[in-house]
Amino acid sequence: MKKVTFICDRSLDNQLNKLEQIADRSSLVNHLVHGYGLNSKLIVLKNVIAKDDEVLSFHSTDYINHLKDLNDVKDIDEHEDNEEEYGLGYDCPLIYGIFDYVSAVVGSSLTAARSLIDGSANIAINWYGGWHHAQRDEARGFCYANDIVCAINLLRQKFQRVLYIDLDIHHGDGVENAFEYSQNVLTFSLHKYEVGFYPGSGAITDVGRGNGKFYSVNVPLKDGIRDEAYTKIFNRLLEVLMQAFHPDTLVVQCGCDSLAGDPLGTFNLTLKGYGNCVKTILSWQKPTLFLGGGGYNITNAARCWTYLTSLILGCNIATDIPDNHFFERYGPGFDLDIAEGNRPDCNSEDDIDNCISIITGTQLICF
Ligand SMILES: CN(c1ccc(C(=O)NO)cc1)S(=O)(=O)c1ccc(-c2ccccn2)s1
Ligand SMILES: [Zn+2]
Repeated sequence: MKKVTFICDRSLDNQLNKLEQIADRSSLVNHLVHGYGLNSKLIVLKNVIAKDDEVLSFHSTDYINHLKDLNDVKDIDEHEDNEEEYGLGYDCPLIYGIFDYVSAVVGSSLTAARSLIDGSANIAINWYGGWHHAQRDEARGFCYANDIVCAINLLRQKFQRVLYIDLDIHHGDGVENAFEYSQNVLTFSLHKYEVGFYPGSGAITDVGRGNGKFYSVNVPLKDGIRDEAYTKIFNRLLEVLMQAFHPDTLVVQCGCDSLAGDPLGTFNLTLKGYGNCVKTILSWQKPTLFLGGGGYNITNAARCWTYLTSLILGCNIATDIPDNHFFERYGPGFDLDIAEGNRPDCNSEDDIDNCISIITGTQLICF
């Protein structure tokens, strides 16, 4: 019997609404999940705010104390510190109640992870989490704290080896950097890798350092990749990684800015592409934590994460969007599916095959 926990909490919705790029996103996800009746098959959990020491399992005391100092500051000009300090600036502007926000978002992924540790679930879902760019002492790329690293640190109290998978179009640099020297956490990121595209890291030659050499796996991709090629490279590499690394648990960042038509993305994936990856992950039947991340077409993010929730539950859901609080936002088609874009695929078959052979031929024989 599959036991699936799901974080759903109105106070978290309010916290995430502080980010202008994703306002209302978590509310749309939760209402669509509810509209399909999936909540009755989930173990729905309220959030538990992270304790300071849990956030400090990764972030520096200086950074967290800075966020505490700013918690009641409405406008950075009121504060003597330079806004640019600790990464609080253009893509991570000061938000009111910033420490409360960080404690809530980190808490959401820890609450989900705890259900895997105590055995009350074998799958945990937290679409509020997945903030993969935050560094130890710096906010980056809309990410103010790295809930993923904190959750992996907590999971390592029970699970020896953790495989981290990142499906977001942006390289999961914050998580990779945190475990760059570790053999116990293998990071596997598929992302766009092109000059000028954020964050600019994640080359195929980026394999980790020291004891962690070969435990960072990066799949650099170009614009326009479609479901079939993405599924091929994902399935081929995951098979080899699972056989070589034998993880005890999996953590999956499902940032859906790899979907066709995302305002900040340039890939051509549909729900089928994400679904193929999640089905392959589920087939290994390991305790797994699924997290959110990017995704700036708000209704498509709700479509994608609701669809993935249904896959995880093993439920078939209708392609007609059901009645829900935000129904009118899904017009004019009111369809669950997302159309494949017409952006040309710049990834040749040779590009894909070369990626696979380089990674399997040089990197994965070294475990
Ligand atoms: C910092 N950037 C990121 C960082 C992270 C992401 C992300 O989704 N990571 O997973 C996306 C863009 S960026 O340089 O591309 C942008 C900065 C600000 C952007 C923006 C775009 C539209 C509206 C408001 N802000 S994009
Ligand atoms: Zn992203």
